[in-house]
Amino acid sequence: MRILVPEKIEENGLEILKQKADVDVRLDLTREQLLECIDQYDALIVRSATKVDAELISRGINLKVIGRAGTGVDNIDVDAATERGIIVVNTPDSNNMSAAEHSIALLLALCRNIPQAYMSLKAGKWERSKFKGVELYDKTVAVLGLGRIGSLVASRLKAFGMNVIGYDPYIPQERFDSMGVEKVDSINEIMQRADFITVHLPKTNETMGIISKKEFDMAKKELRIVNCARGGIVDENALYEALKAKRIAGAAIDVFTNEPKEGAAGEGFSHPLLELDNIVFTPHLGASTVEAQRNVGLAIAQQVLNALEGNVVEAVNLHGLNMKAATRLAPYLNLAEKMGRIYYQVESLPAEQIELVYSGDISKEDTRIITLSYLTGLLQPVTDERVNFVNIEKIIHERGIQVIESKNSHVDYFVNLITVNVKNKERMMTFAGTIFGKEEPRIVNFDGFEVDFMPTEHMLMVQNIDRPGIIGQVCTILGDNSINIANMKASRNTKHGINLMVLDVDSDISDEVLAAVKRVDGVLKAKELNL
Ligand SMILES: NC(=O)C1=CN([C@@H]2O[C@H](COP(=O)(O)OP(=O)(O)OC[C@H]3O[C@@H](n4cnc5c(N)ncnc54)[C@H](O)[C@@H]3O)[C@@H](O)[C@H]2O)C=CC1
Ligand SMILES: O=C(O)CCC(=O)C(=O)O
Repeated sequence: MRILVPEKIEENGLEILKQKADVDVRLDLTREQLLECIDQYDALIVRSATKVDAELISRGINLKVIGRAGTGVDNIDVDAATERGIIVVNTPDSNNMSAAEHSIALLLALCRNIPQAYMSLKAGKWERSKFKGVELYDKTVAVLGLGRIGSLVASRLKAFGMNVIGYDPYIPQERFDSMGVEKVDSINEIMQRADFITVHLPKTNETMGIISKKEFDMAKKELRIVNCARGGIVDENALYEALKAKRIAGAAIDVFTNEPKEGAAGEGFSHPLLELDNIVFTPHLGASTVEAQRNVGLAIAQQVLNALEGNVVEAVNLHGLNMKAATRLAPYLNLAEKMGRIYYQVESLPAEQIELVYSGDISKEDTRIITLSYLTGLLQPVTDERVNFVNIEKIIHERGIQVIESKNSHVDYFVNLITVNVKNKERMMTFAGTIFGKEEPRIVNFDGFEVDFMPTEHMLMVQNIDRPGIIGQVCTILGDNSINIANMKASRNTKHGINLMVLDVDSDISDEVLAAVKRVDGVLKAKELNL
């Protein structure tokens, strides 16, 4: 496994990665060099400076995982990654405290002119009256976005004795109540009431420019605004004009719309906002603390390795799948995936409709992830695309396959049962599986035959006319070709006089052996199964 790291991540994370993969830390890479070499890597780990756009993703023909060492994934084209089945992981809980504390630091620095006073004193001046500040106490502060960071900031601002109001239409009233934050439903009202605004929104089409000229025109003259989220959420031109005209009192900015990359390939930085005096700024330092980088380094290394090894991860592009449940349901995911692999190994007509029926105890679970596991197993053998939880729904949709899920609390004989009815244009095939004990997968219905076998890597499925001698001949062919039989199950369909044999063997079955089995008089079908 090869992992490319073109931005600085902590040594602790790199060490973990290096135990399992070849890791290239290349802080000097230009965009062109990155485009040229990305095809050699299985994973890419970035911070906020590397633009992981559709072009880079399309060149990453071996990429399986993109790791964002941090929270915001706005520098990653998540849709383009999803399209290619590339898992995108981030570390949202690792740096939120640092980002929250930095927002408070910026706010205090802004209120008390700390950077300006520092520069003045450094220059040998003693200018006390020039740097008169304002208090936070008893003022109204608006927190935009009450997610992970916004809620930490709100609770800290309350400790300053501030009146905290909040704007976040996506969280319920109860959450505002529990935080002691007054819910405000419009940005206009925020602009009219706030002495301070602190922005903690994600960068989306909806949030970009959410505070612009129109909003500044409504604001109090005393407004001071902090943006430690993403550049452009507060429109930079409008902010420049508002500050220059002293339409508002000040701003503190950690993030810019276009940020350069640090390091050997890093450029300088210039921006009109840097010319103004009533603003303080830092070069995207929100997450730059010892603790945050240590947490982020560890978390991203674990996330990326887990994703590369096919383990359960909380990924950005898993569309709200309950991955915590996945760990508990792991035996069912395994069973479903193996059941999914059966269809195209025994049938060539495309599946048109798939009905999954969950019966018994399993029906009480959130089974969506089990269904996705079945579908992944179904389609992986018949497509060149990488198929996984990330893109399986899209691929199923593109192929026009209808998927129906139903549940049934009662089941005879088994504690749990997954039954799958696959319909193609000619007929319907039924398969069923269950878990014995804690995690032993068993196929208990194979195209209408009642069976009981463990799905394994090398299997032979034979259908034959139900008469004596055939099973013996098939076994002799396998024996003559040094194929050891580990297990064998037979089931008969009395109505049609057909017998099904499922043999678990220790090695591959060659085309010649399969042809010899098919030539046995009375054999109707023979297929090799890899489950
Ligand atoms: N400066 C820095 O170094 C860092 C910056 N960040 C940035 O901080 C921001 C916040 O991060 P988190 O708190 O982790 O995000 P989060 O996802 O936990 O919270 C965002 C909140 O914004 C709300 N929201 C989304 N769209 C909205 C809209 N149109 N109007 C109002 N509310 C909306 C959501 O409901 C959510 O509650 C992100 O932009 C992230 O990239 C994060 C870490 C470090
Ligand atoms: O320090 C970094 O990598 C940027 C942190 C950040 O903006 C984020 O995690 O969203």
